[in-house]
Amino acid sequence: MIRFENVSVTYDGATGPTVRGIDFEVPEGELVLLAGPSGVGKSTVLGAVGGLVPHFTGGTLSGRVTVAGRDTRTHKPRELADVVGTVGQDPLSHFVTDTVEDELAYGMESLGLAPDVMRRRVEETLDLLGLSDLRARPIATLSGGQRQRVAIGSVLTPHPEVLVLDEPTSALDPAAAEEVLAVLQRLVHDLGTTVLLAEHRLERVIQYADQVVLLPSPGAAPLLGPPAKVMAVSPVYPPVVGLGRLAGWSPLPLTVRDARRRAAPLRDRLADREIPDHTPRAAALPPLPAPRPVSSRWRRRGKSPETAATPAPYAAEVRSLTVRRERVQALRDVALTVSPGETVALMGRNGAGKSTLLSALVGLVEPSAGSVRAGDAVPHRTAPRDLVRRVGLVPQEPRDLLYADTVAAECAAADRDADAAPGTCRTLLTELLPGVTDDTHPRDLSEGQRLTLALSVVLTARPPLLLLDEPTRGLDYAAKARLAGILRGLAAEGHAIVLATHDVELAAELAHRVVLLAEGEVIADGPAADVVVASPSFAPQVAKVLAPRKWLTVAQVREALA
Ligand SMILES: Nc1ncnc2c1ncn2[C@@H]1O[C@H](COP(=O)(O)OP(=O)(O)OP(=O)(O)O)[C@@H](O)[C@H]1O
Ligand SMILES: Nc1ncnc2c1ncn2[C@@H]1O[C@H](COP(=O)(O)OP(=O)(O)OP(=O)(O)O)[C@@H](O)[C@H]1O
Repeated sequence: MIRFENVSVTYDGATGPTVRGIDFEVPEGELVLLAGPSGVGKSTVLGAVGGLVPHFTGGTLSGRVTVAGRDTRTHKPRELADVVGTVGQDPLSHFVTDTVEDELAYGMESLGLAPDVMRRRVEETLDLLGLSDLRARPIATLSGGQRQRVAIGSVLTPHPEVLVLDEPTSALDPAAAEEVLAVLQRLVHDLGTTVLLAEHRLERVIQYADQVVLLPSPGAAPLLGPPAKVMAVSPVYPPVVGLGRLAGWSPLPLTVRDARRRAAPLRDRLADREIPDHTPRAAALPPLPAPRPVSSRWRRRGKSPETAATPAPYAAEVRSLTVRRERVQALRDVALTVSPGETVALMGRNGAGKSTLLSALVGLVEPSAGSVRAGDAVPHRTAPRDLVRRVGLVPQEPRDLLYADTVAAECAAADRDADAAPGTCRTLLTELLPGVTDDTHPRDLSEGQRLTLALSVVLTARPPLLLLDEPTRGLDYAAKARLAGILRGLAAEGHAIVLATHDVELAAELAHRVVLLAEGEVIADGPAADVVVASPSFAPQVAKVLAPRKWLTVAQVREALA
């Protein structure tokens, strides 16, 4: 159904091809997973299926891509729209209309489907993806995960024969991700839809894949095969595979269920071992330097920070916080304190209020009732230039933070804004994700690269309170491990870190505490191991395999067995 014949893509101005020797076929009615490290060219391959690469992105494509027999060199994206539905990594760039219902209907309208068919499919899709309550909502008011579901819904309604999805679950909570994948599997099984999808969180998708196409490293030829076979040699693999490799299980398990069946001997070996604590030690913290005074030209009149007479004991302090966003009660009576050196993971279903809470901590939304403090400042009454030294947010959409034309200019501006030594931001970036070049436009970076750039910009100011909204989108396991290492180091230095995340594996690895939100309220707040293990959706794979003891990560098991 989809056929790549010796395809290479070279972007304009690049020194060599981004992908080369791509040669594989996706048969009709199969779900094929495209896996590989960050920036290896997965989005480029996916874009070539619907003709977006190179027709929209520029660059040259050699070799041949055919979809349902149509050659993408001679068929423009719009001439493929009746067969291929594509969801890119950024749902916002995808939307054409203003409201949820209109967006779901748009693709069908352009194909000229009959009104009664459109109506039926919109209703079906609203139900299938749990969007009924949001049907009349302006898209601009949706949470990240809600947007992603609408973007997926909008390509499902025209019933294309081929679906191409780039990280379709990156903003979804674990339960929503399962729902979306179940919908895709039903389309594959019942309608014979062909699906090609890229995803970094292999633990979410590998069990649904008929085959895996692995791009092992930039420019290397892809490897195609059954999931277990490819996972045995892949540089990226989910935690159950990591556990299987460590324990020497063959064939490798791909699901928690497979792994549990094999795990009894491992559980016995671990029975008398202590579970190593990998969260950063917050004891004996050196004090962070006080925020430096800033030159008066940056102070806005009437906006000098409201500082308390005594230093604040908490890096973040939220009391009885209620936030209304138009008609939505996004937060209700929320209480939260975060101490220096502490890492807190905010978790909960899509729309639970995580981003709203982070926004309140950087003053982007005002409390309707209650109070918010970031260190000694009241965020929504503090000028941005003063706030930047107290609290930094890496937003869910990293683009919101990036303005310059090149990576180098972005980094230089970050150094200046933070009064940091020239080169600080650039060094951080290279440490987190090697291989990003100075003269690239941030727009042309891969999703993972862009997020890492935004993170480096924020980290340059070394704010005592660091907030990260879904920081692992687009990151492979190695980049995630590097991020975890950097955040651990910052926590050990006394930075307080709050991350809103659906990535249960990251939370397990990093967080001292997990705070669970549901419909704007805090429903659990406690040590990470207790909160995540108690919840079937939020427990990491290793915890599920080795329950009832609270092992959370492969690294803990490795250390205990060493
Ligand atoms: N339009 C473009 N112009 C120039 N270079 C580009 C363009 N799009 C992507 N690139 C470069 O091509 C490489 C591969 O990017 P791509 O987005 O395909 O990777 P990816 O595997 O999908 O990454 P991620 O997992 O982070 O999403 C990156 O180095 C990126 O900077
Ligand atoms: N500008 C806005 N106007 C109206 N409602 C909004 C606005 N922004 C967010 N909301 C609503 O507030 C609620 C909380 O949204 P928020 O973005 O805080 O959720 P979240 O937990 O971060 O979700 P996700 O996991 O999907 O990112 C959601 O129901 C959302 O639709």
